Amino acid sequence: MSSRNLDNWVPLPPAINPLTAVRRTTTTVCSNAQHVALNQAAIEQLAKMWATDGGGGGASVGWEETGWHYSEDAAVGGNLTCTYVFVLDCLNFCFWPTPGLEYEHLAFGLKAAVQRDPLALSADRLAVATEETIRGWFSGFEIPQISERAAKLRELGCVLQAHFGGEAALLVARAARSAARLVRLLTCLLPGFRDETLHQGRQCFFYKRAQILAADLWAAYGRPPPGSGSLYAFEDIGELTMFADYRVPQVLAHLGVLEYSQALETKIDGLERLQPGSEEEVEIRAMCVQAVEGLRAALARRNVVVTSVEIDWRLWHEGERIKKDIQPHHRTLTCFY
Ligand SMILES: Nc1nc2c(c(CN[C@H]3C=C[C@H](O)[C@@H]3O)cn2[C@@H]2O[C@H](COP(=O)(O)O)[C@@H](O)[C@H]2O)c(=O)[nH]1
Repeated sequence: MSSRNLDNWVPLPPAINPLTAVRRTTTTVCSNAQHVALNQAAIEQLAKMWATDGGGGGASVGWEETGWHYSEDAAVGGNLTCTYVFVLDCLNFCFWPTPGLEYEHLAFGLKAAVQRDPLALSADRLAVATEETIRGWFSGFEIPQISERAAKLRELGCVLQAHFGGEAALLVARAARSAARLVRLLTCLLPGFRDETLHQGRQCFFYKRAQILAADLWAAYGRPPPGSGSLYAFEDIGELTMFADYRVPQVLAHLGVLEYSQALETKIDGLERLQPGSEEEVEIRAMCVQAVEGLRAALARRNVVVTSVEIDWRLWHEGERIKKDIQPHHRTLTCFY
């Protein structure tokens, strides 16, 4: 299907809003959870602390502040920053199997690649990406699941070539300033973003990398407000949920917000792997989504209005700060987070 036919392509009917599906299905998981519980008192306590500590619940760390990210043409609405974020969030998963490897190594490695060669991440190059391509971006680390990561790059390159003239920004334009439509496009077109599973026979959606891609675009282009005209001024940015990864649950467990069964806690502390799609793994991720929704509501009751994205970013950066001093995170070998 060429880009000419794209306009004839009927997206999913509006009723299937992927972000609503994440909230609805994770609520059901939490109602039937056997291994993880939410401590409401701990959520209230955290909201009370955040409401008075001046942080307001949102992350103070801006996209450029860490120095990890590329965004040199964002100020002029250039497309290279968009391409960078697409590749970043195609590969933004499962760093823990390699000791010392972190998200920042991916972010920085891609930034250096683009600065060396602005065409390094073009759709034509992505469509033929190999393990060597990825090794060239991460100096000195053995990259886990490297063949899977190369496949995700080829998937992105081929889809951008087939439908969007090779330009990631045209895929974003197709979403017409809606984060929900962008998530729906990504999960419809790119199997690597279909972060979906089953819990006790019921389907459950997380869409972590699709959602974080939308949020990272918004952050990379300076968090443009709705109506500002920017391609990335998503009018529904507030509908995104938190991004169900492995760092935020580690922080929420440390804060007493997530409570694990003794058996699960023993597995996590013993660095035992949780199978992808297992009840334990799905319940950890679903409880995180609901914990952040609960925290957002508790902050709003204290007149602190903040999005789930900003709460997520504050928890994630806190996790990066204390991760070596708290109990380990859960370990699931996956391509979704
Ligand atoms: N929930 C959530 N998970 C996030 C991020 C980020 C990076 N986002 C920052 C970048 C720009 C913004 O300023 C954000 O602050 C990475 N991850 C996930 O963490 C996991 C651990 O990685 P590490 O500790 O390196 O091993 C891994 O699954 C990775 O995919 C986030 O924000 N939220």
